[in-house]
Amino acid sequence: MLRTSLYKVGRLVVIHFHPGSVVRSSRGSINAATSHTSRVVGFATVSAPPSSKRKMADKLSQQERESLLQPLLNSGWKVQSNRDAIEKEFQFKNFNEAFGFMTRVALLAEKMDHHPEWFNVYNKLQVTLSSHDCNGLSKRDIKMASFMDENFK
Ligand SMILES: C[C@H](O)[C@H](O)[C@H]1CNC2=NC(N)=NC(=O)C2=N1
Repeated sequence: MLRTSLYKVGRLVVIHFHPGSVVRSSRGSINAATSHTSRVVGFATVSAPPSSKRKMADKLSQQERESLLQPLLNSGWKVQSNRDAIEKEFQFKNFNEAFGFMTRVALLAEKMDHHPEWFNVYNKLQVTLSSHDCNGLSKRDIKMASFMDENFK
């Protein structure tokens, strides 16, 4: 007998086993749940708002460059010489740490419908941020760069 229910808690997808449920694991073993148990089995997809609702990004003004961009330049981001874009290289302990970081950034990128240009080899990640919409830096790049800095450890 299999009595399970699937529900969401925020973005977590949870499977709930009712007592007596027969659970077959990926390794082939079979267990009967003796009490109500729950397991997180996945994450709900984060999707971007419909593109019809998307506003064009505005290029940062001179004043915004001084107040919003300068702190990022002080923390290792560099403006590219040939393009209104910023870049930074992150180094991690190993590939797993790098890819975990990229996964967290990817979830934000999908939510914002704003995607980094990046290149990863093993534990190194080179990131370039710019807004294609306005062909330059916008507040979206500031938000993404700040998120990356806050999540980098
Ligand atoms: C159609 C879609 O909304 C656009 O192409 C989005 C996707 N991701 C994006 N990412 C970046 N960095 N800039 C954009 O202008 C952009 N636009």
